[in-house]
Amino acid sequence: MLSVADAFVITQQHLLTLPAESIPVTEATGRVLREAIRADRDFPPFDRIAMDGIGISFSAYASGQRTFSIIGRQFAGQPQQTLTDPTACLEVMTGAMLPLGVDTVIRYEDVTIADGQATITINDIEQGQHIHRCATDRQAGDELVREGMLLGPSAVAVATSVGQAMLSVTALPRVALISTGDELVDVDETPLPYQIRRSNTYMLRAALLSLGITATLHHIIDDEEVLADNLAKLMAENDLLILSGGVSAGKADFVPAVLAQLGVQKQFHQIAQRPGKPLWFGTTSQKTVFALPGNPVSTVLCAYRYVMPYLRASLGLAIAAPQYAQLAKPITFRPEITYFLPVRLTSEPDGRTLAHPLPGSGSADFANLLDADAFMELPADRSEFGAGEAFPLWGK
Ligand SMILES: Nc1nc2c(c(=O)[nH]1)N[C@H]1C(S)=C(S)[C@@H](COP(=O)(O)OP(=O)(O)OC[C@H]3O[C@@H](n4cnc5c(N)ncnc54)[C@H](O)[C@@H]3O)O[C@H]1N2
Ligand code: MOO
Ligand SMILES: [Mg+2]
Repeated sequence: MLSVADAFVITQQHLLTLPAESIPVTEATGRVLREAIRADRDFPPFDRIAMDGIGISFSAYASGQRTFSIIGRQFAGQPQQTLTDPTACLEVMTGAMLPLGVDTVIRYEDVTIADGQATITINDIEQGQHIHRCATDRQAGDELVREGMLLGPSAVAVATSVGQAMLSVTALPRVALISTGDELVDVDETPLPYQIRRSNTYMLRAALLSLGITATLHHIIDDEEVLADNLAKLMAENDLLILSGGVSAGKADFVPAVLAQLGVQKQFHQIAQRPGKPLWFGTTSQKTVFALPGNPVSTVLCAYRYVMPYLRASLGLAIAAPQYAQLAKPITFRPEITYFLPVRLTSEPDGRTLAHPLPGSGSADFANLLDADAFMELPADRSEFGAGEAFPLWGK
């Protein structure tokens, strides 16, 4: 059976091709940048006063002068002024242009001012102090934000500072989330004794929202023809279909056969893992289908181990290396498949992250996941996992 690593590689070899689109910077948070943001001018664009105080010519200070006549004020937002008398001073404000003739700034805290005279009260003045020199942070043309970056508040600030009201970002895919199963009723319905409320597609919708993707919700009954008709329609209208349920060995598990009938090329079905063994993945030239096992814990695991990394990579984000933690106590798992163990994480005073196992009662026990912070990936090639051993984490 296919290994977790191989299944992951196959999904990443069939990424969605998503175009770039131009959107207002006010709507860009959480989107992926498609064109680097460059400095339109130097950062800062002029020699900038960095502290409120007085501006002097250092030569006067060096010759022993400590008291200076105040002959004007240089405010932020004013054109550059000139210190016409090198033995006098100007009051200068943070963010203002450095006046001509001024090369040193002394903070208000370090002078006393009386009768139009400023007297320096400290001894260690350095030439050039409290001046943020032109182009010391970045130069015009420098790359400020690289392509493929997830846009957060700092990137938005940088973009607006260089005049980019519109940004080129990866367009979001159209995603349909489809639950299947005659036993399922919707959130606002009261289940009969043999029914349950469906939750998997709601879980997936919440997860996709974290990438800015608003997916549509659908439900299809266990009937081959109805399934084929509805899936054909949803395939035409979407880039990605994510199904839940109907992929295992039951007599109403029609999903793989119907997808094949619709011309979706199966890339794999079943992975040597628990939970989520019956995961099905297929593609057409333009579209992708993930058919997730119906058990809720399987859905969550498959979403975090395969679907979310697939979407991140399709959007143009680099694949992040997983975080690791150390098992807090030993675990035995005999089947020769990868075991994704739900764990609660604690951060220890010595800097370690410990993973406390929460095995729960199996892949239908999704209430257990509320106490878990992640799944720990325990490799297939062994059955004993010792306390203190480190393994990768996935989700939530
Ligand atoms: N003979 C075998 N039986 C099963 C196998 C197997 O290998 N051989 N695999 C088991 C594993 S592992 C899983 S996981 C499940 C996968 O089942 P399906 O993908 O076919 O899903 P369903 O049969 O439709 O439902 C399974 C279970 O999940 C509940 N479910 C389904 N959809 C939702 C939803 N949207 N929200 C909440 N719960 C949902 C459903 O009611 C069932 O209880 O198969 C095992 N069987
Ligand atoms: O994949 Mo199933 O989730 O092992 O129950
Ligand atoms: Mg089934």
